[in-house]
Amino acid sequence: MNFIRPAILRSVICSTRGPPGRATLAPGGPSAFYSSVVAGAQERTLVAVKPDGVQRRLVGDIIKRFEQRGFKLVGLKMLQASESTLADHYHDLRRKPFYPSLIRYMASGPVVAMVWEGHNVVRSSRFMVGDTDSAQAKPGTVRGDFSVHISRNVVHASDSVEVAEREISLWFHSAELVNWENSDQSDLYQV
Ligand SMILES: Nc1ncnc2c1ncn2[C@@H]1O[C@@H]2COP(=O)(O)O[C@H]2[C@H]1O
Repeated sequence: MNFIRPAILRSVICSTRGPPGRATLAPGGPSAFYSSVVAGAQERTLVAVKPDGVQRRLVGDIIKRFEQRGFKLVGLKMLQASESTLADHYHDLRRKPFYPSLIRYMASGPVVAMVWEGHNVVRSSRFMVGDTDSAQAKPGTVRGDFSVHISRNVVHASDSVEVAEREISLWFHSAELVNWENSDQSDLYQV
């Protein structure tokens, strides 16, 4: 059933995109506009709520931030990470003095691993998560809101597209990732 006539809908959309007379609608309508914005830069990243984040009941808050930002959840699981997965994940840090305690801490309790998809999700999630060193993390970021020490920084997010690909394949089997269509745009605009 058509609840909103297309002409009215078009004017509403135009009026929410900037000052009168400046708003434009992409040829082909709103869904084409959306596709033209997001096309070509869909990425995936690994975000993991670390054992301290799980213990502090921060899983829901962290998921909510990513959902509200506009990213799409395509993989999610809770697990107790094995030493071999952690050794692989933190391979680059193996010579750091904090490495043994990092592995002990990451193996100390369950982790919630997620794969998020979206436009520039790798870079955006690094901003959302905040500086690795909690003392430097800005308020409004996950670490800036919830963490006080670099060794208990609540959450992990991949730091580049290449690293994200490697980390996703380390933590997830391909069958655990779900490709699903965003229907909210068509529900909103193709009435
Ligand atoms: N100086 C440090 N002391 C203790 N832990 C650290 C230090 N530097 C980095 N780490 C940890 O190593 C982790 C590497 O992955 P993350 O960036 O998710 O989070 C980092 C911190 O939890």
